[in-house]
Amino acid sequence: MSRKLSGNDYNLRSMSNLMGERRKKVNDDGERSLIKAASSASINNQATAANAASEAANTATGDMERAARKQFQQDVTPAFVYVLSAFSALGGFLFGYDTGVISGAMLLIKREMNLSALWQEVLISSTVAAAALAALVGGFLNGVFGRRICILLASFIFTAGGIVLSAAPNKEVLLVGRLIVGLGLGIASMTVPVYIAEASPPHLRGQLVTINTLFITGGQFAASIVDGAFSYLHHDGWRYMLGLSVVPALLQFVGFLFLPESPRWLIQKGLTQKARRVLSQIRGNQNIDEEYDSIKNSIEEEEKDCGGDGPVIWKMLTYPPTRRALLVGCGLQMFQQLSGVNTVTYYGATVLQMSGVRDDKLAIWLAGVTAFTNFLFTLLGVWLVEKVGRRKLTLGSIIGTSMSLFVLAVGFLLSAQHTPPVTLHPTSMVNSTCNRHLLCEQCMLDPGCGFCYLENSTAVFASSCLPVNTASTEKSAWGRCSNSTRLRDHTYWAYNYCPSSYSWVVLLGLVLYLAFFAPGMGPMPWTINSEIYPLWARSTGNACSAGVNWTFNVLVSLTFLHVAQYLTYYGAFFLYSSMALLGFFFIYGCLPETKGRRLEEIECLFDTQLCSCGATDSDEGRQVEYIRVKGSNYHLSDNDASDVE
Ligand SMILES: O[C@H]1[C@H](O)[C@@H](O)[C@H](O)[C@@H](O)[C@H]1O
Repeated sequence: MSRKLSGNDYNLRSMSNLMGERRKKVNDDGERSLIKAASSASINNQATAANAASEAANTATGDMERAARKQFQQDVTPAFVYVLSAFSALGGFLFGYDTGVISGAMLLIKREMNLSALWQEVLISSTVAAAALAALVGGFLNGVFGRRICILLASFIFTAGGIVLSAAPNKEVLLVGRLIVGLGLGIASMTVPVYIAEASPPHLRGQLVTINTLFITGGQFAASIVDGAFSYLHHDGWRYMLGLSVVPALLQFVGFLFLPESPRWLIQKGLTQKARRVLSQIRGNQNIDEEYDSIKNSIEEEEKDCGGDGPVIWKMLTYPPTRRALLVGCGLQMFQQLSGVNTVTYYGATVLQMSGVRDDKLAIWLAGVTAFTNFLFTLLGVWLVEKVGRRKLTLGSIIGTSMSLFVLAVGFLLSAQHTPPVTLHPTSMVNSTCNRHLLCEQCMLDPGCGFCYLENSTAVFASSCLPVNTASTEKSAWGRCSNSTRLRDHTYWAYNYCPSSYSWVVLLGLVLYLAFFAPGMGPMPWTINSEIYPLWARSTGNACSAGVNWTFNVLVSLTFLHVAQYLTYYGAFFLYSSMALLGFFFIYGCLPETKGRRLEEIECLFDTQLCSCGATDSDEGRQVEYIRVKGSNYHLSDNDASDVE
């Protein structure tokens, strides 16, 4: 069933055509060292014996062929593919911006519209839930209308959503706007990585798709800056925060009016002439015959292989290689979210507050510090992905993630064990549940209460547990901490955290977490999913895995505060740490290396039983090259091209 191919499946005649072309090019510009080396070798050989000369010539020819083949794989990349990837990755930017901006916007909206806690939760999670649904529908749209139309549709939806949100007169319209944005998010999140992967040359694919996640974290960072800047505008500041997303959305829409459809999708739809044109446009008019033929043949073969009729998802589940790929793709997305990224980044500002930065106005900027760190380390991932490969990067990342979650949990545990007691129990609030808490830790875990205290250089004293102000968590409902003036004067209000001398351990855990998660577990699930399915299953596979990502995103973020209430913060982070460890074993057993392979070759990595993927480890770094000779596949080193037709 499967094609036993590895490396590059080019036929020899075209390989020598290619060599001819290259030779000409080299001679023309006289710059490439490849032929120069060979010719200088042959000049030197003139003086030696005829035998030695012919032997040297043979070696030189062999070297040349190998070098030419390598050069073919890594030919100079035309700028167009970068432009195309950057415009597509604006979808990632909007993903990050729209998911990130809401936390800052909500602080202002809830005051202005007097929102209950339920409405706040609904407005935040409705977008993610809509994204989960839209990602699934996006699979169908991608298959039928193509990647380009889907990206145009997503950017149109983002624009419409931004306009509705910024003009919303009430909370109901806000909800409609958030749902619209969610639809755009779902479609963009599954389409953009596929589009970039299908347009990229194999040696750059990982890097270019990973740039999409760099844009996600860039969008989250930009959102935190915008949140910070407009937080001073108490009236209508949120309208600017939410409305600004229209700018990148429009930019992407206009850009995509001029960008081409994915050549692979065109081939699949039988639009072969157009596909040729697009491929040569993307490859900067290099000779695309080889690439075009091999894509076309593989696509035809793939479709024959999977056989059967019925919906694509059914064919995927009944055909073992795609079933395994789907399991790996969805598993990666699930473990990405189960390792708690969105709670850690959301909690970042609080962690920094615990460490002693108490100015409330600063809190909103602190989220920016976390987002920036996430962005910086994702950049490291872009650099590493083609160097160390997807598998090693993901494995290293998830084990580091698990360990740093452990450090984070230990930090919270130490803080909980040394939590300050509640020393004052005002008689005027005997009926309040907050008055029952004897320790800061209990008080902090109760969403209705906060910790009010005085502090000198060595200790916390005169502390009470007070109900939080429903309009603003920045102060208590009444008492010492309800008065903003007094709050400046050695009286502190801690909501969601407790003063602790172990906050440095938590801070260390947070920094380690971002350093490990962002380069690998952040981007790799998206990158790998864009590669592991054959074309006929690619839209559906990515739709399912993106759907899993959004579903677990909403599950983890909605349950976080409850999990923390039942298991305490350290319990919650121990839980995420063990999830990440479980993820490590899953990835170790099931994820093969896809680096450097053409998309059409990747399916055969899933031919064998899932848990044997780890066995390919020993083959890593070994380049196995096959060429097709007289219709059969031979190992290059087996007969060194001597009986070539
Ligand atoms: O890959 C991304 C990214 O790393 C983000 O920081 C996170 O918020 C998303 O949920 C995730 O899918």
